Amino acid sequence: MNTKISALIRARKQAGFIPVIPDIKCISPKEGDLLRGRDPVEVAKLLAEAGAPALSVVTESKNFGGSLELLERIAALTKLPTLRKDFITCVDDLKITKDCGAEAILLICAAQPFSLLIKLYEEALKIGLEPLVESHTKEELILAGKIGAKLVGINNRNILELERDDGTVSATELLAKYKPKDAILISESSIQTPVEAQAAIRAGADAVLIGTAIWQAENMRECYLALSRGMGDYV
Ligand SMILES: O=C(O)c1ccccc1NCC(=O)[C@H](O)[C@H](O)COP(=O)(O)O
Repeated sequence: MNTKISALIRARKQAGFIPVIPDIKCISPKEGDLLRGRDPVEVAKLLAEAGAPALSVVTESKNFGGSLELLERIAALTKLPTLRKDFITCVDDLKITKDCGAEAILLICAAQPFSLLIKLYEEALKIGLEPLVESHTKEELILAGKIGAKLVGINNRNILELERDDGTVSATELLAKYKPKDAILISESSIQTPVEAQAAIRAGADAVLIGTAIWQAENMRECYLALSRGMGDYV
């Protein structure tokens, strides 16, 4: 599957939906166990069928309970592109990601020096991985623009605090205007309700990436659909 996440986000938007990328995350450092006995691969399947344009899979194990095996299993079951979310620090990580069947990789502006970020960005493109360049400040968004990033994230929480902070969608509202020109913008983390998803889109995001709210919903499919429509009871 070679379709880029950015193209699928555009298509979902044109179809009149808020593009919601579900985050397959086993543990939240803030909320604890999210699986509660469920199989994350089955959940990924359910959310793909509900209309997700792509699937995000957290592979970091120590704090988020993820694994490369999980990424591999999800990439094998779906035709959708999968995004690997982890702390990527070397070129070998990119090759491993590609070998797992992922199409996209998260690169965090704050996680390494600029020179390494550029190297990872260019190497990712070279081996056919779509890089999502993640920022949390105005300066990092400007950095993403300097790299030439076409797919950019604003993490509403601080990933360097392992997302234990009380970030809100107001980070996207504050920062979206600094996104690189023509880039597709994804608002990530701390989005709980259809109203907040809508607020992120109104602020200039093209898509939202949501984990906890979907995992904690009584009915994951209904929650996903309500977020995609920007309306519903999941408040
Ligand atoms: O986003 C990162 O930089 C990251 C890096 C390594 C491991 C996990 C990482 N983020 C976790 C997430 O992406 C969040 O789970 C995601 O944004 C969803 O957030 P929420 O809806 O608040 O669960």
